[in-house]
Amino acid sequence: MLLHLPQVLTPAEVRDLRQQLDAAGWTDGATTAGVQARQAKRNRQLDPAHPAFAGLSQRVAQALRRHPLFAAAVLPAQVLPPMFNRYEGGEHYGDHIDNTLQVNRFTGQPVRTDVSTTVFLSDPEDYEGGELVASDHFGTHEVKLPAGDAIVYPATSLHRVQPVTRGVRVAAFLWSQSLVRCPVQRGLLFDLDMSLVALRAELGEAHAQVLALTGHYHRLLQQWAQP
Ligand SMILES: O=C(O)CCC(=O)C(=O)O
Ligand SMILES: [Fe+2]
Repeated sequence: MLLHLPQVLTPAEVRDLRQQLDAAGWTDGATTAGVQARQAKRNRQLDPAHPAFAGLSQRVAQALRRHPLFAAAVLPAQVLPPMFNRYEGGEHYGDHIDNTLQVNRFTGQPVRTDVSTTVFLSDPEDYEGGELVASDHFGTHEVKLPAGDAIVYPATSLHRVQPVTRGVRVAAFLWSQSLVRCPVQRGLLFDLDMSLVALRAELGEAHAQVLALTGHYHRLLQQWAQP
């Protein structure tokens, strides 16, 4: 499932993050990629050892955690610290699949990467190219979102970032381990949750069948979630 999360960050938050990111130095992105992905990766990243990294990364993580669609779709057990990347002058990231296992650089904890997320920090008018292209069973999807919006997609999907031929594309990117490992079960829970949100608005919180269906959602979650 590819899901668009609108307004994870407000325009003011994006401006502030961009000011600090643009003032910080960027290093070669290939240093944090796996062996295969490194061949394909031509971009730059904020060095996680940079003194500004932890604060900026935490702000993005907090914004995602309070976004209702992120919580409903990802059902996060662990969210790895968001990192920051930058593409310009033809830089790109060719087809690759993200590493399945990563280590939280702050806690040392191993994390299974079920879901990938990109939070766009440049407005689409500010650059040419730079689409995130992800493939699934239904085909190939091109994603380029307003600054502050995010996309979540399966970490197992083949994806790339098209060359940026004008301007600069800055983004935050991160991985999450979900409470529900199976993407089919996770997708079903998300669909049920969204139907429940609509039904609550139509019928009211206290409607007997709304209550019953809420119970069914939680029974499924209880069967499938592995904290
Ligand atoms: O910049 C992006 O949107 C995605 C970056 C990416 O695929 C990665 O770092 O693995
Ligand atoms: Fe990737």
